[in-house]
Amino acid sequence: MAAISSSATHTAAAGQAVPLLRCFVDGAWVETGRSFDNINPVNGRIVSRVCEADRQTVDAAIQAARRASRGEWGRQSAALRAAALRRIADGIEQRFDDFVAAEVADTGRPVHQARSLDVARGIANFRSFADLIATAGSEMFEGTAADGSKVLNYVARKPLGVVGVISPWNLPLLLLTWKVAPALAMGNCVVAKPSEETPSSATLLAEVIEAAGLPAGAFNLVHGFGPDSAGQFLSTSPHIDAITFTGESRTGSTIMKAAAEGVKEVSFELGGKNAAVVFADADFDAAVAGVLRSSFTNSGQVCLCSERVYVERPIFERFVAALAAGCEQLRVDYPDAPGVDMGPLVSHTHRDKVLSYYALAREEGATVVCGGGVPSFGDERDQGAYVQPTIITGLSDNARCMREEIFGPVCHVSPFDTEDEAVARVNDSAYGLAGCVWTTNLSRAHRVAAQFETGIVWVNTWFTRDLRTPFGGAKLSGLGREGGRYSLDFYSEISNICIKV
Ligand SMILES: O=C(O)C(=O)/C=C/C=C/O
Repeated sequence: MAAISSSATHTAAAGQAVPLLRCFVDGAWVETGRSFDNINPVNGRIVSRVCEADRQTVDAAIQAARRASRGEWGRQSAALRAAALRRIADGIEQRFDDFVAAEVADTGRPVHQARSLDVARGIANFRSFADLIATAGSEMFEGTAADGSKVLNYVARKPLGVVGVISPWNLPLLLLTWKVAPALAMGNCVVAKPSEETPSSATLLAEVIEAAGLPAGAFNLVHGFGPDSAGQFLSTSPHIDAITFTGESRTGSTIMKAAAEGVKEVSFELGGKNAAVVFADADFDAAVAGVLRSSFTNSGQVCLCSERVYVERPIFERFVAALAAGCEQLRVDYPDAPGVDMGPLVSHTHRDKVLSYYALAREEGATVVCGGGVPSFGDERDQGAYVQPTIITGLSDNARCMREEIFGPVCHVSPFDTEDEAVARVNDSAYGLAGCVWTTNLSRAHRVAAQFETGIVWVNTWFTRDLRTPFGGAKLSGLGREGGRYSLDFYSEISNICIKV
């Protein structure tokens, strides 16, 4: 278990002492009257107890953030804010193993993934936005006034004020820092509500931010759930200036309704039903390896994962066979097992949801090519939330399994005959987050990628990220773009100042 120094001690029902994770409000660690269990999905055991923030705690955090936004943090120079962000990045790096242990304890993910993706990106997110604000200039427009004198217009970016951050359980530290870093970079103060499933790395981040010496109230952490809990109290508060949320589309819609009341800025990265298209001219082995990654990484719990795979008919049978062989070889195991490819899902509740789709697929007439159930280990992992990586075929595009986000280690493979057919089927979705194209035909790559109604398209790769690029989804998959200057635009109030010279 990670060394969470800010925690108190809680005596669990079975009598064992576990850490009590606390909220961080106005520079102080706060216990609340209610708490909930944090469970390790590898074996179903309690990892820690977590203080649930009530409305008063959330309101206190928002008020603290407001005071800090009117204080030094909101006024200090970009150079000083960049230096603070670099101290946070260094702080995460110095406690790298603690953050890895926290992510693994909460999610059961492979240790190698927590190291190479989750914690590495937590550091990179802070460093990339520190670099950006240290070098970002602004725009100036020269003009002429009615009397012929010269006029200068320049664009000024000012902090929004108080930003609510609600982050998900699938990539806990990556997605929390993807929002907190630019929010702080632009001089805002933050109230963050991580998922109740993954409180540990967020708590460590608050410890690092405290140690980095940001003013009290610049960053606040409130643990809890969504409805009737911290998530709702935060997103419906009239005293925040913006809300950024990553999670399910219907939750996004609820938050947007609340934000409408006070015309708050919102940035959403929501659900997806992403497609990968494999043309017969693709590099076959690369496409098989790529679709295995895009379907089963993080047990399929990445909003960018491919749950729909369309394969050009001449290679369809061979591709399904090769994909199934790769799927059968995936090592589903403990987080620290040598060569582990996949851990459990994040919780038993989520496992029940994914298994309900495995059952639905069969009801809808799918052929289960591999997987489709629960692995049997014969040890404590049988009390965990493991499922088998699964490949299905044979469904029509109208099946629920082809239209609804499952968010597990499962993909459906369909044949197609023409490029136009593939594009039409990819776009026949209420979602529009990400897509993948596998082809060695350069003009086809550009032509097809341009037609995807998604915010992101990868060609001959997947989840390759340049943090300067716009990231976000179309349709039900989100609202707005974050990344590089797109984040600077969202996390600031932009003014034009016009001066008659
Ligand atoms: O890579 C990113 O910056 C990002 O936002 C990933 C999101 C994945 C969601 O499941």
